[in-house]
Amino acid sequence: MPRSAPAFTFAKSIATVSLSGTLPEKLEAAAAVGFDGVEIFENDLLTFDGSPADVRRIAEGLGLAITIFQPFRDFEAMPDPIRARNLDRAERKFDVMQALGTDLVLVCSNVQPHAIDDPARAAADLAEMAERAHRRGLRVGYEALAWGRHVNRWRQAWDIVNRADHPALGLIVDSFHTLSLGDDFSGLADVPGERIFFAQLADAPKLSMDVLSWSRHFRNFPGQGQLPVTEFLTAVLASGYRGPLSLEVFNDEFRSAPARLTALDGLRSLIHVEAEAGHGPGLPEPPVCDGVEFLEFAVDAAAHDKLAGLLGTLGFRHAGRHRSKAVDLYRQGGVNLVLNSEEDSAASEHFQMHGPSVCAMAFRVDDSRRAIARAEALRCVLWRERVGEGERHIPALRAPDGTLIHLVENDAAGRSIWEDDFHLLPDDGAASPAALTGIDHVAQALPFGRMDGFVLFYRAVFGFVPETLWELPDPYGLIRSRALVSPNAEPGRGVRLPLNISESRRTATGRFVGATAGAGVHHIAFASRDAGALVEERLAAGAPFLAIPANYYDDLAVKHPLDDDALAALKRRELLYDRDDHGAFLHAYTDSFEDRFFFEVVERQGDYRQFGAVNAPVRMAVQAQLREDRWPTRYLDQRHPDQQ
Ligand SMILES: O=C(O)c1ccc(O)c(O)c1
Ligand SMILES: [Mg+2]
Repeated sequence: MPRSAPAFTFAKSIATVSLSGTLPEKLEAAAAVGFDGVEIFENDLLTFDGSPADVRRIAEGLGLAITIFQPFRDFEAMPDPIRARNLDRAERKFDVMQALGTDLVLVCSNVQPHAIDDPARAAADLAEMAERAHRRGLRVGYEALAWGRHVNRWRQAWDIVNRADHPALGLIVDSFHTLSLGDDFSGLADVPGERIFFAQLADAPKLSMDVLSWSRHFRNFPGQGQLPVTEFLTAVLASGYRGPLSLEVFNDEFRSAPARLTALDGLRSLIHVEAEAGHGPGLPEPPVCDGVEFLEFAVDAAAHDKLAGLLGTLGFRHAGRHRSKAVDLYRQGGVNLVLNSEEDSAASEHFQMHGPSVCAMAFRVDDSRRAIARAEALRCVLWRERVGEGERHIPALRAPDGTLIHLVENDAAGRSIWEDDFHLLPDDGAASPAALTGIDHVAQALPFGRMDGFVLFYRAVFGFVPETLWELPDPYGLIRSRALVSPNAEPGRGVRLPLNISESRRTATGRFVGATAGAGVHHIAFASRDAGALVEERLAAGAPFLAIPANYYDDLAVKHPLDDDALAALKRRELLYDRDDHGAFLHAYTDSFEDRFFFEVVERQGDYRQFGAVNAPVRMAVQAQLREDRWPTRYLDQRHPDQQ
């Protein structure tokens, strides 16, 4: 990104209300991931069994600045005698600030019904408070709450600050309050930067509810929601503001999530949004992800044989053996699946923890070094696998659930990793014309509460774009699903990652997360140019495609203009069908492998860009029934707890 001014990196801060735990735990988490400072939220101090000076010592010991103390509520434009009481209240909070060692307090706009609607009065009160603060070397910032009684927009707050005209009084901006009201923020660029005392950032999903509930329960970090936080920040920074960038998030899930995970997501979000707004040290461009080069399964010898058998029914052939490791390549068309049973490897560690499962995926990228540099700048965990002599080092990083993501490019001479690292077996060239052509998408089950963290990871590190959120009914609970897609995705190209999450432990997603002691790849969809022919051929070879209920096809005939022959063909081949304005989608699913992952075959016609989410409930019901047939719920009590 071209820039004229020298790079200036903003101090990064987070409000204690954004993190779970006791006050010391919150401070430790913020410091551990590398924040420069924290906003002390008053409630965290009130419930802390120690003095403000103790908090100051803990923060100092951790190398954290206390960037602000907040909030101070319902202060301005109150009738007498409350006005006088409020000034006394302010003096007591100034004492606390001095003990904490912070010079700035946030006053949020008054929400009381008896507040007086008079900006001049509000300005006079704030000027008086600022004057008293000034005498102690302290400062006051004024923030418009979106639900303030008379002041709810930044321009009103700025007008009052301007009228008060006191050097110890400045404006505080908070992206949520402005963006939740759809307010115009472009004018922030014209506020003198030194008059903005503090900038708070939060994003949120678009929801239709009252703004107070929305703010108190659903805020999230920039890049996790749908508000134009980058544009807001760009306007704020154009003012010349040079204070901290501080995350202030009220979120029900964050309140219960492990504080360090949340803190790391927060720091990643700030580094990303700062760069997007054209400031800070800048980030290398995200990689151009051409597709999924391979998926790697962690197996032992028995799981290897069983999975290889299943892959055989799907038309895969054994295509090679690693030069130095117990690693086999199975291949069909453009699909590479690796079965890793090497001991003392990342795969075997994964197997011990999770059983047979996908332990790694690999994206084909234009420049793996640039991608790794970006990932590192965004505080990702990198991974270096031990390599044998003459073998290629494939750079990798960990997804937030620990799944490895390898970044693959052909070497300068155009040699693929397969030629370098594998003894490849000759291909007899007898592939069926219906053969699979590539990996269309890879769906993951996420641990509860981690959707926002994963969305941010793929968005920030890879530049993927989040799609519509779907709510899918499984027979045993709801699943929320959201796909992240590389910007270049088109049929046969790009990376598509539907992410699924469920609060119920009994849904397909919930069971997967429980059964595999964590999250990970839940299903893999292969692309075919003729899904009908492929499924027909593979059913004959014994592939375990799900049998779809007849009711589904009766309904399909009503929904879509399909003639009888087309419908009969879909039905005979157990194919599900969807269509939108751009094209059509044919797909079939296999039964799950050991109640874990499963496969899908998809055919995209025209420019259909979705994933057949409307059909997912049918698939989940059929899989649930199969499970029920194998392990009837009525015997649940007699089963080993691991299987419940
Ligand atoms: O929800 C609130 O009351 C509240 C308090 C202080 C803030 O800075 C804010 O943005 C919201
Ligand atoms: Mg705020």
